[in-house]
Amino acid sequence: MKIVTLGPEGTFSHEMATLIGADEIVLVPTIGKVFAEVVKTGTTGLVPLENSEAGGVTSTLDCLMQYPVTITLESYLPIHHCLAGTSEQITRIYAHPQSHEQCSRIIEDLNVPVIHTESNAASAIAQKSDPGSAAIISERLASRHQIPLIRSNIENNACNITRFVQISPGNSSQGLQATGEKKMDQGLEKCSLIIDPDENRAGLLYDLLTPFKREGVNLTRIESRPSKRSMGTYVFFLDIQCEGNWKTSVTELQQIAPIKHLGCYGRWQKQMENS
Ligand SMILES: O=C(O)C(=O)Cc1ccccc1
Repeated sequence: MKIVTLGPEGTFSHEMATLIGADEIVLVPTIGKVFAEVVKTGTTGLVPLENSEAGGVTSTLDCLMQYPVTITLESYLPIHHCLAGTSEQITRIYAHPQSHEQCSRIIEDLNVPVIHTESNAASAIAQKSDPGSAAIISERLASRHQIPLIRSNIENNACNITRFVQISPGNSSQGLQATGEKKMDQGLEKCSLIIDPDENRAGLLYDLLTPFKREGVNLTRIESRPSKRSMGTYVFFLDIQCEGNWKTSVTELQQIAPIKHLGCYGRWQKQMENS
């Protein structure tokens, strides 16, 4: 399968695409460009969605609102970072915003300016042309670019995991169709959606969540993002476990507020077996 994902070579996205078995990988410099390419060329994409330490990847969430795509698979990758550079006296640090948050403790201790990049691979490339600097990157990237390690495993939390999703072009046509009964039985299948309420009133969020409580359906994630229409209006990203009467809950939810289906999908398993 051909997969478009965040490059240049050596990003965690690139590593995840290789692990899930892509036989052709197209690398683009930003997450926004992954979405644009998926929609323009009909290729499958792979993007980071959330991290166990830093939370939602905002550019991915915003693109999920904006582009007609469907989530078709989720996968998890343990993430370890190192500080790499050639100078004893570090003048500045190059880091992807997610990597910055995942390593915020050491960055605060170092007390030098941080320059944000579009990817971890971009941080490595920037460090190479700025000898006084250091980069927050994976050991794999440090060795690929021959940047000496200053310190390994600098993430705030040793159990640092990023969740990726595979995306296909087109709005979810499946609606409430889960993709595999077997995975559903194991509680592994999820359905993602965005609620876009056109109102702001007391008890709205309570009402939106009541159908799930009533049917005993587990939400695995809820996250709000600005609607970008006006100050103080929000959309809600929901991931729900496809178990029991989850379809009834979603049908009821649809009667309370407009929703965008992002699709129902399973989890890439090999990762679990290996970890
Ligand atoms: O820049 C990368 O390597 C990415 O794939 C995005 C990212 C950044 C930090 C943790 C996981 C994924």
